[in-house]
This record gives sequence, structure tokens and C-alpha cells, in this order.
Amino acid sequence: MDTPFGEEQPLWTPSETVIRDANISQYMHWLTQERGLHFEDREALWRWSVEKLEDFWASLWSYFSIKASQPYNAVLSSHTMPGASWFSGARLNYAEHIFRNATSDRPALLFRSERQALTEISWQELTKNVGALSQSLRAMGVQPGDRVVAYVPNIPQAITAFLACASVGAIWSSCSPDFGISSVTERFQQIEPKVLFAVDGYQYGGKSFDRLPVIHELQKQLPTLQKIVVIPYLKTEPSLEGIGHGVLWSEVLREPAELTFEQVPFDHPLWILYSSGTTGLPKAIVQGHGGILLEHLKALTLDVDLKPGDRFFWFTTTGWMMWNFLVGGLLTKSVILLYDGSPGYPNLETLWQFAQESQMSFFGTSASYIASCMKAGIEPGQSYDLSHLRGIGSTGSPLPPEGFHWIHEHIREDLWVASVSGGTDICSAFVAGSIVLPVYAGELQCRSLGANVQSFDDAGQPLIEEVGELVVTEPLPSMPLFFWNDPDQQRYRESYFATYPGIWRHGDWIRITERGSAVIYGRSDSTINRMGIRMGSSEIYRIVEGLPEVLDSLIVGVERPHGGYYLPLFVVLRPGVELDDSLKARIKSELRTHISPHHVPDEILVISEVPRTLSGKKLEVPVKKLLMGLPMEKAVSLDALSNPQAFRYFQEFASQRN
Ligand SMILES: CC(=O)CC(=O)O
Repeated sequence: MDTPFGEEQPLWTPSETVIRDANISQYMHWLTQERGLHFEDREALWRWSVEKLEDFWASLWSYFSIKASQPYNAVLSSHTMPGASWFSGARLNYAEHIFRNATSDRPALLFRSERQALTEISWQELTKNVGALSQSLRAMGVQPGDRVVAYVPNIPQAITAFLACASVGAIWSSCSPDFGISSVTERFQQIEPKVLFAVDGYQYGGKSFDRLPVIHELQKQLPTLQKIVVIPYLKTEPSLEGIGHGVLWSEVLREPAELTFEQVPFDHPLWILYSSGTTGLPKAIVQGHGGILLEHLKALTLDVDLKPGDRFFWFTTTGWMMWNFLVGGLLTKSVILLYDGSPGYPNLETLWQFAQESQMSFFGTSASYIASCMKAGIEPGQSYDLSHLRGIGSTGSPLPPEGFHWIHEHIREDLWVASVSGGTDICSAFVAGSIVLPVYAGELQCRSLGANVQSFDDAGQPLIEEVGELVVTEPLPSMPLFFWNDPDQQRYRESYFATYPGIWRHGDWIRITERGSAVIYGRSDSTINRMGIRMGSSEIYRIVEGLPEVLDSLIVGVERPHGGYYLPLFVVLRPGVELDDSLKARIKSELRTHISPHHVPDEILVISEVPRTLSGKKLEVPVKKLLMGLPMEKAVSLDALSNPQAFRYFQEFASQRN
């Protein structure tokens, strides 16, 4: 495959002062003092961290002074995946580690939205609200292990509700309110929630969206709900009429209560995130208190280099794992910054203005946002005082070299650019940034500590400087504990371990460079990942093929070599039906309403047949490979198709486009 990324000269090199002051340097110093270990550089540290897994993770336990009401009796039960069990015997609570940072010296959160000016939320207020809400949850009958779900934007109430839920040992799961009814019910129905938090509505891009009708529908679709807590967000006094078991946010905060933390086993579920596969319902991925605690402390302290008092931002919604990662910023004594609204409203300057007024230290975003700023020709470095900014983080899709250069030319040339890649499945990054390493435009600086990431060929042999499958050969504490409703772990195994037994295959194409950095080339499976929000193609088919005019369909999401994402939808129509503007508009509107505005296709094209394998599977990955520029013989084996003639259309289509 063409390898468009990677440059010879570093774009940025850390100064000696930056290296000396970096958290990771302090940690390496601590390893020398406390463990007698000396490492030449970060690469040597990484190698030790994956060769001596137990020593590495146990060192983090001590370094971060993990607070456990019962100690662990073994770091890792076995290295076999799936099934590795970490820190057995320990009892702790993720949320307790956040509140041990409570202080009057700095706020806990800063919040801004399209409608609300910058607001500070103090630790005192957060502690008071989480205490009261935990007590209300207990009064509602919520027990450890019960599911509490939220249909809320990225607002302080979402953080409050999540922390209350975690403090009582219940399991959290959230969807952003721009998810349509089908997407939400497909996720929440699987986990049978007891309590729902939902906003009455929200504003996005200057338009108001009433969510009360969706709440009414969710009430019907989620029969296990015993309480619906409505958060007034669009209106000050939304009506609860017709919402059985409905209660207002202010009521559940009314009774003050001391904040206490249920002590749960290390692998007690903390939250459920969703990632869509190629078939079936979205995978309901369960991650645990202890695994997330250690992973986020590691990633945010040693890789993102957050320091006490830093102001940490990632532009995200509650439907993306970066929201959960952002919350983890509170574990590090930094202030987290929440923004709710469209990054393009009223224009693309908005978030840069927010960066100035919040004195942001680290600005995390998606590669597609950087591409939009680039195309719009804005000049944030000239228009705003961004002197507090130390780094820019990018994820969601690969950031091309142009994006790195744009940051240096149009924001500040001394900025550290951390392009990272991981996923919902571990709620973190496999390949990360590191402030002690040089940045090469187009490259992700290094592999995450403790993550034995390799590029494998089809035979399972490691590759250097060649594009292969991103695999992880050793367990990580934040890997899914299990998938909900997957009692024999069949779906879990099929999702990651079917290609290389016992080895995690992530589904991304990666090249590991000789200097230890990496380049990601996008998804090697057919998941649609736009703006970091993953949707299975199956979710899209369910909606598109639900229309009477559409007989069959195929969708692929294609990462373009220099940034951008191309999402064409191919449809087979009922005989006599034409794909006119009105049908196109209806397909788009159905997807916008039921799936999300981010998954509306760029183009809709008519085909006569969907190419399928002999076992009837749609040929998404081969079509994607063709559109990424691979030759026909590398994209597909025609013998394995039930209708090879149907594939010819795509060969023609790709040759015209590429
Ligand atoms: C860290 C990530 O990998 C985020 C994403 O793309 O989902």
C-alpha cells in the first residue's frame, strides 16, 4: 500500500527543560530511586513495560498511590487473552481517586456552550452535588452493578451524574442527544437500565432540538426504567407530563449527603461503551474501575503530561470514549474543560476563543476538525492569545502531515502535536504522544507504555516499516472485562481474537517505523468511523433498507491519504424506482434522525447488486480497499464471491475516483 505519511526531519523537538520537567522523566527518576531501574530513553522504558508487564503495572500502583480498602494479592492471573485478570483481591473505587484531588485552589470544571458563557464549577459544588445525587440513586434502589444511563450533552450535570453513579458502584452508559431513537434504544435496551438521565433538549449549530418526544419514546422502549431524571437544559421548566417516574434534576440534588464510595473489586464494571461491528447490535463493552483508573492515570500523566492546575480539553460528546478519557483528567489534578455545541458555530473560531478565555493548556480534538480549520483558512495564532497552550491532541482518524504543519504555521510553532490512536475498546490510546520525543509530521510518536503493539502480516509475523494489522500481544488492564449479553464470550473472541488466536487484532492498519513511531492508515474492517464516532454498517443498513424503495445497500468509510473521510452509500432499488432528489433527501434524513448527523453519506449511488462472499457477507472491506487505491488482485479474491460480476462496478468506480 502507498505510505503517504512520514517526513525525514522532525517538526518539533523538545527542549532540555521540557524533557526535565516532563512527568515521564519524574517517573523514570522514581523507577531509578525506588526500583533500581535505569532506562536510556522512552523506547527502553516502553520495552521494559511490555516485557515485565507485572512489574510495570505494579510500579504504577505504587507511583500513583492507589487507594485500596483491600490490597491485591496478584498483579496478573495469566497472560492469556481473553481472560487475564488484574490485581485480584483489591477493592477500590474509581471516583474516590477523583475526589481525593478536591481543593479550593482551583475549579474542578470549566464549562461553555453555544448559549452559556464560560462558567466555573468548584470542587465544593461538585462534591456537594455528587454526594446528594449518590444518596438519591441509593434511595431509588440503585445497587452496585445496576445500570444507569444518560442521554445528555457534554455538560457539568453529565459529569455529576457519572461520578455519583460510579461512587455507588452502579454502571454508567451514555449517548449524546444527537443520537437518533434507534441508535439509543439499540444501545440502552441491551443493558436494561434502572435509571435514565436525559436533557429536555439542546442547541446545536444555533438550532434548538426538543428531546422530550425522544424521552417519551425511550420510556416505552426501556421497560426496566424505574426513574427518569430530566435535566432542564433547553427550557428552564420542562414539562414532565406523561413521563412516568419522571423527576427533575433539582429534586435529586435537594437533600445534602456525605459523599461515600462503595468499595468494589478491581474488575467491577465502571461503564459500558459501545462499538459497532459489521453485524448485529453495537457491542456493549464493559470496562472496570481498576483497569480504567490505572490506564487513565498512566495515559494522562505520563503521555499527555498533565500537571496540577493544567486546563485539559478534548472536544467530544458523551457518545464518544474521548468523553470518558476527558473525565479522567480529574484524576491528575488538572481542571477539565467542557464545551457543548457545534465547533463550527457561529464559525470555526469558537473553540479557539474558548481556548483563550479558559487559558487552555492542552487542546484535544479530531483530525477532521483540524482539516476544517485548515480549509477555512483561519488564523487562531494571530487572532487569540493562546500563550497557555502547550500541546494539541488529535484523534478520530489519522492526522496527515499537512495538519501538523498547519498547527505550527497557524497556531504556534513551538506546540507539541500529539496524534494518538486507540479506541473505545480500551478507552485509551495504543499509540500515543510523548512530550519527551520529537514529533515527525504525520506520525504518532510512540507506543503506549504497557501496550505491546505490533504490526503483523497475514502470517502473524511482526513488521517494521511495512503496513500490517495493528495487534496487541499482551493484555492491558483496560481491555473489556466482557461484552454485555455475551455469556460464553463468543462475540468478544470473534471481535478481537479470531484472526490471530490469543492476540488482540484491533482492526486498524499500522506501520511501525524504525525510530519507534507509528503511522495509522485507518480501519482494516468495515466499521464506519466518522469524527471518532463508530457505527457499524449494519446499523446503517437497518435504516436504509427499512425504506420500501431500497432492496439492498452497501456503505464504506474511506480514510483519504491526506485527511478527510469519504462515505459513499450504494443502493439497490426496487424495479421502477428512481434515485431522485426526493429519495436521496429521505435517505439522508432517516439516517440523520435515526443514526446521527455524522453518518449521513457524502454520496448516494445506485448499483444493480451488492457483491457478496459465498457465505452471503457484503464485501465492504474489499470495496474500501479498492477506494483506498489498492489494485483489484490485492483487494479481493474473486473466487470467494457468490456474484463476482457485481464487484466489477466498484473496480470501475474506484479507477474513476482515485
Ligand atoms: C483514542 C482513539 O482512538 C479515539 C478514536 O478514534 O475512537
